[in-house]
Amino acid sequence: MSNQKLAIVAFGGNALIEDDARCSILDQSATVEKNVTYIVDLVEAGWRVLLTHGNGPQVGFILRRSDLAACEVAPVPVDYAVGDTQGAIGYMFQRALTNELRRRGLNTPVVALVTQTLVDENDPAFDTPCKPIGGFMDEATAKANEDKYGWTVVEDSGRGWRRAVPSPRPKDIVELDVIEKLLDTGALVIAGGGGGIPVCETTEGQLQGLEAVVDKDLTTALLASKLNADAFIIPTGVEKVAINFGRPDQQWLDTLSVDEAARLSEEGQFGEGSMKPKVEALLSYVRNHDSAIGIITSPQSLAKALAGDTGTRIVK
Ligand SMILES: NC(=O)OP(=O)(O)O
Repeated sequence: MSNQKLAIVAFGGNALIEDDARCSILDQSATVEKNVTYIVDLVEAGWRVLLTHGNGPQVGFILRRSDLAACEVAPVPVDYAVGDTQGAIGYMFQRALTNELRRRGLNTPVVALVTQTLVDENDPAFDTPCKPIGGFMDEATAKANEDKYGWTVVEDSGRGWRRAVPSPRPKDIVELDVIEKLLDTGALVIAGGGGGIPVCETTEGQLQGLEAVVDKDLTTALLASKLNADAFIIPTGVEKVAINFGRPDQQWLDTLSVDEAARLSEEGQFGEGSMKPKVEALLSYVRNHDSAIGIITSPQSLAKALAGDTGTRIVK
């Protein structure tokens, strides 16, 4: 077991799309290339790094292509679409990280691992699709697609309408031991992408894929707990979390105890579907780990935030 500290960084799928009008795979890859420098800063600062990533927009794009091509080719099941995003987004990060490490004369190996997440096939989430995926639509288009394709559509945090799919809670990570061993070899590991491919275990002990998308922040919290990570960081669009966001009395937050963060979350200080799930994911991890820290900050500030110089920290 390495004595280097372990940081888990969770990049959102939306963070790969800087501009809705420029969301091609190459545009997303260019965004990844801009961001990997901040992850390599952590490696240079002596951290072991496990990177997870979202896939909400990307899995929706794959399913949309599948819908459009349905008259010619068989549709893509959702669990396979999640696997596709782990490969494509994993490749973007793997190549860009390797290039940045080489530029800095570092020989850290980078590996992207197809990861399965164990869920309960009877999770009530399968009855109520709520995980937004794909691009944003106006309400009329969303409702028309609901009728035409049998989608469930939801309004997503005041940003527009999106297709929604079931999102069961993660219970375990099938490849956990492999992830741990890879980290111990000194590799920078990309795993748990898109929350992991949801699978359940049959009574015969076989794994079976399920058509759903797991929340990547919940999966990352589970990974952080299972691996006893020292830090769980969620990069986002702001350097720090604020209360009274966007109002004259807005106040940026530096350090919050678990109790303070839980109270502010309950008071509705953090946006549903945006800051609240991030805070809740960090809370679920920090609450049970005495010396662990949870951090929300901008990608540019990852290393500074881990050094304690910026970002919002949640501590026990
Ligand atoms: N799977 C998942 O939670 O992806 P996003 O973070 O991109 O929504």
